[in-house]
Amino acid sequence: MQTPRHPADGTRRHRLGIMGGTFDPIHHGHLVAASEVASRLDLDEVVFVPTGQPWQKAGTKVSPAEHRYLMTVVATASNPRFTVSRVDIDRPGPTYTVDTLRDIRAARPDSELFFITGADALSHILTWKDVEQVWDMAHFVGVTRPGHSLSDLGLGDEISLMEIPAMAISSTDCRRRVSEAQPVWYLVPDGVVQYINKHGLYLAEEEVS
Ligand SMILES: Nc1ncnc2c1ncn2[C@@H]1O[C@H](COP(=O)(O)OP(=O)(O)OP(=O)(O)O)[C@@H](O)[C@H]1O
Ligand SMILES: O=C(O)c1ccc[n+]([C@@H]2O[C@H](COP(=O)([O-])O)[C@@H](O)[C@H]2O)c1
Repeated sequence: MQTPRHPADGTRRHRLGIMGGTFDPIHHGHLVAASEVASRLDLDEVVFVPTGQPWQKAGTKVSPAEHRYLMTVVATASNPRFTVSRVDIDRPGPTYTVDTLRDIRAARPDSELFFITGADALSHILTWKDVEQVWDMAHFVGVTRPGHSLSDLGLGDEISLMEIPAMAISSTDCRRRVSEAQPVWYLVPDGVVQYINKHGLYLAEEEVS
């Protein structure tokens, strides 16, 4: 993939990765994915965007957005290239990536956008709202994830596929472990372990209708 030049003066455009997720909680699988894509695609920054209302997780209990946002801030604070955006949690209603990209494009009009997704999220992308519009707003990067097969869904140039170090970690498993008093040390950053304990998150897992 060639480095795009700014159309006006030929200078290199800021290359901005976007790592969207519910991050309930954020774990090392998310962080490795962002770091690996940043390194391989020479990104200047990766902005983590916690979802507001993840409509495809409507049958699952999701922690309050402020907790998920703050855990994401704690987890990314030590990396100078990682930032966190509130665009999805501050926008009312269900979270759609077409809105995320519109908001980030408005805030960063000079940036080239790369949206990062794991293999599982990518496999559902054709069910996303206004998906035909999102291809024009960002380049999509699908990364491998243990237990899921990675495919470009026949979309070719719209999506780049990337093999990354395998991290068999999920937020679901982290929540279950906390609820069963098992450790999540080294699955999530140390500060996130402390945050979960301080706020008593995930002590009782339950399904909601
Ligand atoms: N271990 C992992 N390796 C690669 N990508 C991952 C990994 N975990 C999550 N991702 C990707 O990160 C993004 C955000 O994921 P999300 O916040 O839903 O985490 P999750 O672990 O899948 O959560 P849950 O278990 O609650 O569904 C998605 O694109 C997902 O595919
Ligand atoms: O745009 C949509 O309709 C859409 C549907 C499901 C998921 N997404 C986005 O995909 C990213 C990962 O979502 P999730 O639910 O796996 O945490 C996150 O940025 C979501 O906003 C987007």
